[in-house]
Amino acid sequence: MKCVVATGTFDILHPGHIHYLEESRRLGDELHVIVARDVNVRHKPQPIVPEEQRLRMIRALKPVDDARLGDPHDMFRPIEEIRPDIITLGFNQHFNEEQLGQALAERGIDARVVRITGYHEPLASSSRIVERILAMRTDTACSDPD
Ligand SMILES: Cc1cc2nc3c(=O)[nH]c(=O)nc-3n(C[C@H](O)[C@H](O)[C@H](O)COP(=O)(O)O)c2cc1C
Ligand SMILES: Nc1ncnc2c1ncn2[C@@H]1O[C@H](COP(=O)(O)OP(=O)(O)OP(=O)(O)O)[C@@H](O)[C@H]1O
Repeated sequence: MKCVVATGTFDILHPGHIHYLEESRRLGDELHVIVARDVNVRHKPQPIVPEEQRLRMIRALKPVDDARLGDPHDMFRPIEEIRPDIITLGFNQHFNEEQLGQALAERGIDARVVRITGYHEPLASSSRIVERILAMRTDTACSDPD
């Protein structure tokens, strides 16, 4: 049984997330997803959707066998519990494959790190969906005569 782990914030779901999860699942027999904690999303604006709701959505997706919230302090703790054969990185995740592999080995985790390709479509990005919502709804509000 080959176990794969995928990770991410998954704020507002889109086809890029589905591509990442489907491709990750294809690498093994079982896909576990670690959803980033609200407190750990510091590299971009805070997620619109709270962590429990992001987790619920991910759990409901077809390629996903199991999902959990990440650890607030130690990103390797859930990995130690799951003991995956493969950890996938999305095309725009800011982790270096080699450095991550080394850090995993230092923690005694024997997992291969695999980078998944990107899915390129204008709305295959949570932040671009947010930008579009702001642009479309703000325009409506401004043109309202009242
Ligand atoms: C191997 C691995 C384990 C992770 N474990 C956790 C974790 O336990 N808790 C957490 O909040 N984020 C964890 N993350 C980080 C997030 O899931 C996510 O990848 C990171 O916040 C970048 O987010 P984005 O690519 O979705 O923007 C982990 C990432 C990787 C690569
Ligand atoms: N268009 C895409 N194609 C393939 N993988 C993607 C795509 N968008 C996101 N992913 C992957 O899905 C996982 C979760 O991504 P994340 O929640 O950061 O979404 P995002 O749309 O990239 O967010 P943002 O636009 O706010 O940066 C990450 O591993 C990421 O690389």
